[in-house]
Amino acid sequence: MIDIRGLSYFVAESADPVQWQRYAEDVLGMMVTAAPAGGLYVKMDERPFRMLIVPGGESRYLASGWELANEKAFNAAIETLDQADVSWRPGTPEQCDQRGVQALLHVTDPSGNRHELSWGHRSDCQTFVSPQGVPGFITGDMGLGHTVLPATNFDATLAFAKDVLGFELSDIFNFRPDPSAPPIRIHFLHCKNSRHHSLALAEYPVPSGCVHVMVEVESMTEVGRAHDRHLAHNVPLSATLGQHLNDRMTSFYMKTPSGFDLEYGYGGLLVDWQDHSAFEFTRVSLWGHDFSVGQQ
Ligand SMILES: Cc1ccc(O)c(O)c1CC[C@@H]1C(=O)CC[C@]2(C)C(=O)CC[C@@H]12
Ligand SMILES: [Fe+2]
Repeated sequence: MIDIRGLSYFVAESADPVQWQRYAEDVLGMMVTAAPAGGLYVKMDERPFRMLIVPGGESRYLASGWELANEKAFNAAIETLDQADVSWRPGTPEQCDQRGVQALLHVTDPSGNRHELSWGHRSDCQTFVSPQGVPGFITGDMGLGHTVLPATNFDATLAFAKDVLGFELSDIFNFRPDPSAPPIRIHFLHCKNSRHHSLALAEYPVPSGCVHVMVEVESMTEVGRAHDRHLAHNVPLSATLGQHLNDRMTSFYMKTPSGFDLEYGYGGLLVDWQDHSAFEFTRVSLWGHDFSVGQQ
């Protein structure tokens, strides 16, 4: 089993990297620098980047970067992939340099989502200084947040996430927008950290390649201040402020320049997995989170 520590970074493609720079600095309150070999680094903690934006013809999510603890874990991951007959490609030296890692490999899950596994991130440990005065984002050994990926080939993708990548079930939501149709399954999965979920799989297609990415701040005030900035910069809202039932996160959702959503939240549960019992929940939120605003 692959021993993933957390969501290390994600890669997105944008036809307009300048728009991403404006969005990251002015709305998210993050720092932007030039990445090696083109593209942008979006920095939200002491690492050089947590989001890599590469220029391209389309606006979409490209890959999720998962962190392994060390070279031993990386080699064990290769063994697991080979034993499971999963094909993988090594990252090129250019890709390792651009992501700032010692070694990298690419795999694709049965729904076509791309995953990158790496170890040994490079860091100058430069202090994060937000252009919007955000004191900080909650990252560290919990990774940058969570990502929710489309999984139209649901059963095989879930099996891949659990049996190959080593994720474990946190809880289940069976979404029933149409009560007469079978539910759309969303499974929330965790890896080796106390964040409630680092990955969720949603049983519906998403053209941008991602449902959303969640980032977490240290206070409700910072969620409110980000909400003010989304309004000031006319960023489309995808869901109103609300609090999730399962991980107790208070958040709102807005569009990114790469077509997927970003959840900006505070107060997510820290889970001790020894004490956890997976369950099925039947309401998206304790209050708020009106997703119909994103349809308008
Ligand atoms: C239900 C839930 C719990 C914890 C989360 O961090 C979280 O993002 C969600 C929402 C999942 C999901 C979504 O993101 C896309 C729009 C969805 C399908 C809805 O319309 C309801 C549930 C939503
Ligand atoms: Fe989320």
